[in-house]
Amino acid sequence: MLRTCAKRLRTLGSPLGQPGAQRRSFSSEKFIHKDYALPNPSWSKDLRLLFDQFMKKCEDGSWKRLPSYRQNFPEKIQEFQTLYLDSSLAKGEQHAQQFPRSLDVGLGFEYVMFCNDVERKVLCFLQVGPHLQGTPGFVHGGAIATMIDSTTGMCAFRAGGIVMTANLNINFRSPIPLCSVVVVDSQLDKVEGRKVFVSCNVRSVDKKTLHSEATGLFIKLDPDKSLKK
Ligand SMILES: CCCCC/C=C\C/C=C\C/C=C\C/C=C\CCCC(=O)SCCNC(=O)CCNC(=O)[C@H](O)C(C)(C)COP(=O)(O)OP(=O)(O)OC[C@H]1O[C@@H](n2cnc3c(N)ncnc32)[C@H](O)[C@@H]1OP(=O)(O)O
Repeated sequence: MLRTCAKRLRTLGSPLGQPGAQRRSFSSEKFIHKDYALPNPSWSKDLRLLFDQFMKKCEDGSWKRLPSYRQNFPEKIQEFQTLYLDSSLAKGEQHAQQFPRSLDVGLGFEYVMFCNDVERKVLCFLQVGPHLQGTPGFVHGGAIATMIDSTTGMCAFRAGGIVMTANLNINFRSPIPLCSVVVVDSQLDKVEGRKVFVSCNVRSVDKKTLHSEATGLFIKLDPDKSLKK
């Protein structure tokens, strides 16, 4: 698995695959607002197959592919700041990036999310790159938690708007091999006032292996209470 992964990374033909290509274009708008939830040469056959399968499901409108950017659009940040922050953004934060998208292409998290708002589900197809190692050969628990947080967070966001994670409870059942593809499957359980409850499991593509199970509690932010910086 690791050898296949290394080979794929070595043979990346696109400009994104060339070392330094991302750094060079860091400040360009095109780079910042590129949609990363689309296939790139680092994607394995498994990830491509899942992507193609769900793009077909999008044709009747039941499922939607969620685009994904490294940085929030400035107007979104402005809106968030106006509603929830009591101090202005510090200079450095204008270059802030979404953590799961901040690693070089193919080395960290390669993923695409699809949502079904009727079924209140968000699925994330995730390929875990070689820079996410914990125990040798396997994925770091913090990396798994990151994607569980992001997927359940998206599920809560679609139901409740702007939310923050208040509690995340994860059981790690079996280790995830580095460079493999897994499915993070999240489901909205209930909404009680400002509390949004989501559950989630992480399985292998053939569904035979349960890697992790989790529950999350998300709280809808209250515009009357600013987040302190
Ligand atoms: C920047 C631009 C943004 C633009 C956004 C645009 C689009 C967004 C797009 C997509 C989003 C999609 C995906 C999300 C992606 C990633 C997800 C990552 C999310 C995170 O990674 S986020 C970081 C970690 N997260 C924190 O850093 C939170 C720290 N925390 C706090 O900031 C506060 O804690 C807060 C705000 C959570 C609540 O504070 P608060 O003052 O508003 O509310 P309060 O405390 O009154 O709680 C209300 C009721 O919830 C109960 N409650 C609260 N906490 C509980 C707990 N832990 N367990 C059990 N019950 C709890 C209370 O008991 C009460 O219950 P009751 O009403 O029944 O008494």
